Amino acid sequence: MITGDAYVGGFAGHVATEAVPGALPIGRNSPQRPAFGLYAEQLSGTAFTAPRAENRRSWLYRLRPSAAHPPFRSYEGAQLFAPGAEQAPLPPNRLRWDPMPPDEDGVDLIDGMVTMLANRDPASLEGVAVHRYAASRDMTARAFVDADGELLFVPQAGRLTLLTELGRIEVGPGMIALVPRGVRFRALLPDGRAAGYVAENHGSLFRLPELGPIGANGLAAARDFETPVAWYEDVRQPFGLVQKYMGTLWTTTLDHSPLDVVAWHGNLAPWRYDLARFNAMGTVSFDHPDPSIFTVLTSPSDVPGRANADFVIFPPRWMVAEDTFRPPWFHRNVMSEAMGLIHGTYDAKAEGFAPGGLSLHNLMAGHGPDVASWRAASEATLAPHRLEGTLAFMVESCWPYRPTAHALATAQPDYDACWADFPVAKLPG
Ligand SMILES: O=C(O)Cc1cc(O)ccc1O
Ligand SMILES: [Fe+2]
Repeated sequence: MITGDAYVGGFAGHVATEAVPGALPIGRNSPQRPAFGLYAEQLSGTAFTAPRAENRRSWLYRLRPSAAHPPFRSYEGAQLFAPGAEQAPLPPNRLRWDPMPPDEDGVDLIDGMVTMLANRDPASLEGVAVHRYAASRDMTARAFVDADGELLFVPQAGRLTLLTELGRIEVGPGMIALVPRGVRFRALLPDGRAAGYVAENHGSLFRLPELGPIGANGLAAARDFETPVAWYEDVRQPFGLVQKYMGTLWTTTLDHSPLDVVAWHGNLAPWRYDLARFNAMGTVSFDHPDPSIFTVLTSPSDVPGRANADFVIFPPRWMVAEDTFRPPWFHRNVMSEAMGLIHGTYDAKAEGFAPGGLSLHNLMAGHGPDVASWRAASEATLAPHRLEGTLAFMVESCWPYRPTAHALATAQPDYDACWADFPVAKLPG
């Protein structure tokens, strides 16, 4: 178990940390001879010239330069991870998936990854992909690196220990963790198995949303994000490195672990966040607010107010709205919605949306409560009511998602049926 003082609080703040005293240069980034013969390396998260408020980079002091590696060759494992773009016409259908079956093959996190939804081309530096994973083996002598985007982990069952170049993170269901683009890591499974979701953000970096009239406080607080302190391993044995690069997987073999960063400083770093810390806002009068009120993180697009990706949660909370249909309303959205369920029941879907499941409501797809949820909420006595034991999330994107061939082949056959059989409204006369 990784404990308290292994993390520093704050979101995208400047951190300076060394696993060995004296490893971090003082007052400069790239001294002629870094301490102990370490190698200085800059890792950029934004263009060098990005405005200061946007600019993200860290300086890493490592046992060997990360440039020291043989060529990458095509990776033949993880057949369902990054399978390439689906070219067929995109059906306008609503789709839903059961949870992944538990892993029976003893695969690690990388070989246990299954890409479900993707939009845009990673080379366009925008869009988001949604993957799921089910794994039951530690990554021992291999690491992974994603050149296509930052990875937002949303565990659904079982903890993950993410051993990253910049430190160690432990995360479990109810928490999220982010590994920046280009940061190498390997994952251990302290509970023996793990399943969950990953949102891979090709676009502008996730950040906290504007709060507007909410004020200076509320939703996710910067201080609750936890960045690990420096940690390294000096492993001198063959070590696989799998890379996701422009939508496909590549591999090479190093003669050492690439997790050899002894000290680092900067504002580009992995972090974890406990979703229980999210300060949910809601109506205290009437009507169901737009789900943007639950935005944890946003990746803006080039169009103001239109997110490349919003990560939104539906946490336990009080429902007090008067004369209101309290669950999500019927709607057609110009944005595209991918949803997952971490635990409990989602208040718009009485049946068929299980923890570990996934649903897709793309641009303009009519959706909302299923018949059972609609009937129950229409007839309910509206006393203050606490939604308890539930945690759903949405990755909402301005780009319609393309399900992968695997996703199309494994969708529930009868999702539309949950919106059949609504009684027709009866007009007077
Ligand atoms: O479709 C969904 O269930 C997600 C959602 C939730 C909500 O409270 C309002 C709008 C919305 O799209
Ligand atoms: Fe929706």
